[in-house]
Amino acid sequence: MLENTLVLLKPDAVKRSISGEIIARFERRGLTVAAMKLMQVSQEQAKKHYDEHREKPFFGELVDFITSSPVVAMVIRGESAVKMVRSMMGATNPLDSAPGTIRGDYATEMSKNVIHGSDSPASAEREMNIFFTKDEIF
Ligand SMILES: Nc1ncnc2c1ncn2[C@@H]1O[C@H](COP(=O)(O)OP(=O)(O)OP(=O)(O)O)[C@@H](O)[C@H]1O
Repeated sequence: MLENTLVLLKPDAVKRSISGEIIARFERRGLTVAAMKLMQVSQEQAKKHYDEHREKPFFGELVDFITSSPVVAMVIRGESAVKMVRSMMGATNPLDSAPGTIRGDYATEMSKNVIHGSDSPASAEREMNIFFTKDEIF
């Protein structure tokens, strides 16, 4: 099934200038970029995005990090894109992410784990609406 998923290349990825390499991985796999922009995430967007973690002790740090400097926000499209992007990202904790995955190749720390990808089609729909207007998605 053709799906859209929301991907954020987090501030650590943009600062390290590895955005292009990560985008290339998705394109090489056969996924396409349906929307993309370099943007400063607002406090409001960050809190909405991380709403499921609102009660967690690390919620403040999550919001502070994602708003600390610009991110690359993208909508990635393809067959089962939600699941495919998640498998290409690797485990949340870089200590558990396999070499060959994005986190397994680029990240060492949970708090600076390079990338976010929606975890379900419903989350993708919700998250795309936080970062993009309908006319920005092609
Ligand atoms: N125990 C924790 N301590 C600190 N940070 C955490 C912890 N658990 C998760 N995080 C951070 O919160 C983010 C969201 O956690 P979640 O469980 O939704 O992981 P994920 O879905 O793999 O990651 P993301 O939402 O960024 O794609 C993680 O990417 C990570 O940066």
